[in-house]
Amino acid sequence: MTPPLLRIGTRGSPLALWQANCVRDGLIRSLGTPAETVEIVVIRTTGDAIQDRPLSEAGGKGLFVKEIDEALLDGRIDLAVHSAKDLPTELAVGTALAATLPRADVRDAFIGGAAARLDDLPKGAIVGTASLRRGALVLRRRPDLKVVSFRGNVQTRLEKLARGDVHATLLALAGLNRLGLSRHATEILDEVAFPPALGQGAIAVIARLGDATTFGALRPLDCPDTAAALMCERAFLAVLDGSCRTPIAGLAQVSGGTLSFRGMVLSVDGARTIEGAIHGPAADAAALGAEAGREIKSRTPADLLAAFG
Ligand SMILES: NCc1[nH]cc(CCC(=O)O)c1CC(=O)O
Repeated sequence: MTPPLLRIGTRGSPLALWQANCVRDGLIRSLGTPAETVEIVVIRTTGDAIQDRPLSEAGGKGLFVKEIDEALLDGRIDLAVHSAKDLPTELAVGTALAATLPRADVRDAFIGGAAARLDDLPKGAIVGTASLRRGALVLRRRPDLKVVSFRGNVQTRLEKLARGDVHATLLALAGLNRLGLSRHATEILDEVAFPPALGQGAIAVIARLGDATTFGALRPLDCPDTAAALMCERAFLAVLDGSCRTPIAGLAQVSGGTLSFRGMVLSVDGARTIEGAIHGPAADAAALGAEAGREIKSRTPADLLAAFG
């Protein structure tokens, strides 16, 4: 009897394909099936088609998952692989998180053209980033810099920097590592001074609710500590997600069953920051994240969370 064929849905960017292949390798190993029984299906999303304006204006994160969710719900694919930080706060009805892979480096990398370190950029230098969080964190540290919107996949952004469009950019170290491009990083930013996006460095696998075969196949790939950290970070985001125009950062770390979380909301210009921290049993991950979110929200001026502030 031929083993069941599992189809993995993914976007077609080199980073997305690397991540899908990572899950594919894990499934082949855990199932012990021939390589050809786990297939990758590339799905083009609305987000991939929009290259000319910031996604926060076009409709946000959901643009990268809508078509993939549809393929999953239609049964054209059995599982979908996403960067956890690109997942919308609410997963599509009928889908659920089936596995969270062990987390990679959570930090952001500074990629300097004009200087190797953020603190050494000349006054008024231009930093390109598509991320409101990175822009706000840069301006918090260097209010004299100019932040410009910068789209495209990791390779495109590195090309734009090499061309001199900007003096520096920032990218997730995890993505650079996966693509074999970490040599471009000229400084690794500390995760406390420069907290990552919620979910950064984690790969999430989504499956159809009720599809016990796929959930079972994915179980051995799951890292419970990373899953707990992600639950906490997503619960924090769900409470705070006033709009995708609010810079939000945060990181949960699990060690010996205890979860520690630090979160931050910033104004886009980085001039105002509201920070909070919480810790407790990893088993209460979601409740801890939500509590941190409510606590920070209670101290956050309404204009920072407003959709068009
Ligand atoms: N928004 C794009 C995206 N989604 C996930 C990563 C990096 C990999 C990760 O965080 O797991 C990146 C690129 C970047 O932010 O530099």
